[in-house]
Amino acid sequence: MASSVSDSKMKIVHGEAGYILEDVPHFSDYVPNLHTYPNPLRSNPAYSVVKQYFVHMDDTVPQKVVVHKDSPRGVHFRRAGPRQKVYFKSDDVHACIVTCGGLCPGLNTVIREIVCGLSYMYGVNKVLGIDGGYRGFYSKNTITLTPKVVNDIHKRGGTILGTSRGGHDTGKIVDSIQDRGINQVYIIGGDGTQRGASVIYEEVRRRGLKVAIAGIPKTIDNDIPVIDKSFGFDTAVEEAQRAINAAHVEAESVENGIGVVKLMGRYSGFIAMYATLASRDVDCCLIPESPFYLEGKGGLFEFVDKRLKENGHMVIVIAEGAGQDLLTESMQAMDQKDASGNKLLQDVGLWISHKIKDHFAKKDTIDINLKYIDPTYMIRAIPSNASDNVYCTLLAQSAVHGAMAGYTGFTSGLVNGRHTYIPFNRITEKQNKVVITDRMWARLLSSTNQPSFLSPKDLDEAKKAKEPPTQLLEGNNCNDVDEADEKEQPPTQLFEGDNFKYEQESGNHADNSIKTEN
Ligand SMILES: Nc1ncnc2c1ncn2[C@@H]1O[C@H](COP(=O)(O)OP(=O)(O)O)[C@@H](O)[C@H]1O
Ligand SMILES: O=P(O)(O)OC[C@H]1O[C@](O)(COP(=O)(O)O)[C@@H](O)[C@@H]1O
Ligand SMILES: [Mg+2]
Repeated sequence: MASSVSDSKMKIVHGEAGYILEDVPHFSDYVPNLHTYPNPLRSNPAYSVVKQYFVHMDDTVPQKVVVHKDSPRGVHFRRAGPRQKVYFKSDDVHACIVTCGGLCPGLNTVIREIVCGLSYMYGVNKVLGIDGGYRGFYSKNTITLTPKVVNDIHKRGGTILGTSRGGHDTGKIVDSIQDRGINQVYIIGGDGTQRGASVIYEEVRRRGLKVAIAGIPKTIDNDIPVIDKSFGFDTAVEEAQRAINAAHVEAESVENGIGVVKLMGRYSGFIAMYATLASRDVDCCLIPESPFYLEGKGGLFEFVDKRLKENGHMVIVIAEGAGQDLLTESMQAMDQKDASGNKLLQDVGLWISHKIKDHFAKKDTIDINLKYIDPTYMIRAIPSNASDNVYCTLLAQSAVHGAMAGYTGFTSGLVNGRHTYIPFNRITEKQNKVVITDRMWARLLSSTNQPSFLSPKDLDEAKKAKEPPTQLLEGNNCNDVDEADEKEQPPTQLFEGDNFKYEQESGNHADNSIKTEN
C-alpha cells in the first residue's frame, strides 16, 4: 500500500517497493480557488499532431538507473513537460527573467528560449528582463523582451541582461515582483542563485502570492548536484582544448618546454578532468578534489623531472581551486570573499609556475622553458556550442511548461537523460564534485599516467569517505563494487516500469527516516 509523508520544506511521497518521489511545490498547495485552462498547445499545429505530447501527471524519473533485482526503487523526480491543464490565462501572464552569478556559455540561449517558448507555445507576450542580477529587481531598469529582441542573442556570449554577485534582498525583490504584477519568475544561475531563488519562493508563498518561481541551473564548473551536467559545460571543455593545444605546441617546440594551463573550477575539477581526457596532450591534471604535494617521493616535482627526461616537454592542466591549501601555506592567507560570499582564490596557475621554475633553478641541471596560459575568462565568455544550444532550449522550455502548469519552487534539470523538476533544496544542499574513487578519475590517471599523489593511507581514507557517484555523463552509477565495498554503498533503486502505484496525501509530517541519496 502506498503511503505519503511530507513536511513544509519538502513534498515527499512514498510508494511501493521503496519508491520515493521528491516532489516540487504547486500553487494548489497554498493558493485557494484556482482556475485552470486547457493547455493552448492543444491547438498548436506543431504540437497537436504529437502522440502523447502531454506528460502524464504520474510520470517521474528515477535518480538512479543502475539497479539490482531486490533494491528499493529510491528517489524520483517529477518529469518535466507540458500538462493538459495550465494555471494561467495567456494574457494574464507577466513573466520576468534574471541572470545571476558568473558568466557561462548558453545564458543568452536560455533567455531566448524562455521568451520564445512563452510566446510561441503559450501566447504570452509580457516578459521583462531584470537588469544586472538580483539587485536589478529593486535598483535598475528592466528590459522588455520579445521574440524579436532576443532573436539573435544565442550567437553571443555573456548575458544580454547583465549579471552580478551579492545584492540579494529577499523583501525588496518580492516587493518588486508584487508591485510590478509579475507572476512568473525565471531565475538563471548557480548554487548561490538557486539558494536565493529558494528564499524568494518561501517569501512568495508566505505572502500567498500566485507567482511561479522557476530556476534554471547555470554553472560552468558543473558543481550543481543531481543533474546530469550543466549547460555550457561541453562548450567550456571544447574551448579549453584550444588553450591546451597552444600549451602543447609551445612546450613541444622548445627544449624542456612546460605548458601550464589554468581552467575554471573553484571546488569541482570537472572542466579540467574532461578537458584533459579529451585532449590526450596533458601529462598532469590537478583538481581541487585530489590533494597533491610538490617535494619528495611521489610528488609533482619528481613527476615533472621524469616526464621531461622521457619526453622533453610536458603539459600541466590545473583547476583554479586545486592546491589552495599549499598556496595558503606558502603565501600570506588572504581570507577575502566576493560580494556573494564566495571565497576569493589566489592564482594557483601563477603560483605553480613559479614553484616549478624555482625547483629547476635550484637544481641548476636543466633549463626549462615554461609558458603559463590562463584562458579562464575567454572560455566563459564564448557563446554556447550546438549541443549546449539544444540543451539550453529544452531546459528553458521545461521551465516554461512547469510554471504554466502551476509548479513553483523548482529547478529545471536533466536527470538520467530526462528533463525533470527538482526541489530547490536538492540543488543547494551540496556540491557536485569529482569523486576520486570513481572510475572517471581512474580513467584520467591511466590516460596521463600521472601519480595519484595519494599514500595507501590516503587512499584508504578516500575510499571510506566515498561519496556517491557523480552524475556527469557515464560516470554515473557505474561503480563496480566488490562485496566489501558493497556494504558501504547507499541502497540502489529498482525501477519497475510505468505501472507503479502512486498516491499523494496531504499532510505535514516530518519524516526523519528519509535519507537523501545521490
Ligand atoms: N544563501 C543565499 N541566499 C540568498 N541569496 C544568495 C545566497 N547565496 C548567493 N545568493 C545570491 O545569488 C546570486 C549569485 O550567487 P553567486 O554565488 O555569486 O553565483 P552562482 O549563483 O553562480 O553560484 C548573488 O546575487 C547572491 O547574492
Ligand atoms: O571572477 P568571478 O566573476 O568571481 O568568477 C570566478 C568564478 O566564477 C566561476 O567561473 C563560476 O562560479 P559561479 O558559477 O558560482 O558563478 C568559478 O569557476 C570562478 O571561481
Ligand atoms: Mg556558485
